[in-house]
Amino acid sequence: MTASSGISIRGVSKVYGQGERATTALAPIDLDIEPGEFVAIVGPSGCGKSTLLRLITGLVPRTGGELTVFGKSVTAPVTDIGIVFQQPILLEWRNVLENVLFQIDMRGLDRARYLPKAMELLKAVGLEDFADRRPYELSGGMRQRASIARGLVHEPPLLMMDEPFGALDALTREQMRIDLERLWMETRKTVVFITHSIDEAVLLADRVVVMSPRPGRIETIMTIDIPRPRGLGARKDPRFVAATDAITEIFLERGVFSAGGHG
Ligand SMILES: Nc1ncnc2c1ncn2[C@@H]1O[C@H](COP(=O)(O)OP(=O)(O)OP(=O)(O)O)[C@@H](O)[C@H]1O
Repeated sequence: MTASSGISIRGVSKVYGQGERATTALAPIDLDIEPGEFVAIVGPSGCGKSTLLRLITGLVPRTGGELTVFGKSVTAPVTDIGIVFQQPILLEWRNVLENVLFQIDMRGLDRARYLPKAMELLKAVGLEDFADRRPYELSGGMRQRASIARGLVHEPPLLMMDEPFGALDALTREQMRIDLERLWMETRKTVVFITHSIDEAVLLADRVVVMSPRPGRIETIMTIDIPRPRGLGARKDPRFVAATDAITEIFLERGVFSAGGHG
């Protein structure tokens, strides 16, 4: 991969605070992400997943190492990016379409130009009939769908997702996973998807980055070659079983799970 074509992370580390209060959140890590790739980052609570996302997006400065996003060294917040967080955070006084267009307003872009894109995305996430509804009229899954549309409306090449389905019930989560894969197959954005769920990581990603407990390090990177689309049946695929077992084994060895829970 050339440095200009994706995300290049070389010896990147993060220490929060100083002196006795210093916390090493991320040991030096190396990772390359190709354009159009779907990469999931899975690891236990506190291993530095969100920190890695904040470093890539330039929301916090790194302590060491080299980090480039689409060829540019990250020294300030990266603007050409979409971010979806665990909590959708919609503006209650704006309807769904207006919430999606908020991204355009914030960036000082031309609303009229992006209106068709906003409508197309609402359709893609199954909200075309809810464009004029207010957030309180939506379910949790629908709110998160709206925030995914908002994250993509300015057509960023890179979508960062920080545990986006973490607050949803299991059935909604499964549907969102299937819908996100379809959307990604249509748009081929570069996606970095953070999750606690081993299943979700393996079902969604081209590669799964497995992180160790704090201070966060990359334990291994697994290529997942289960054919797409990966519907409900993908869980029966031997490659799914092998990958989830291998990740579970790593977490067991690192003390993330106690042995009593392993069957
Ligand atoms: N602003 C901060 N100041 C000081 N320490 C921080 C800060 N943000 C995170 N940390 C510490 O860095 C470590 C990694 O945190 P981070 O939020 O990146 O982990 P995570 O893997 O995303 O966790 P979770 O899955 O629970 O969200 C933790 O020990 C956390 O306490």
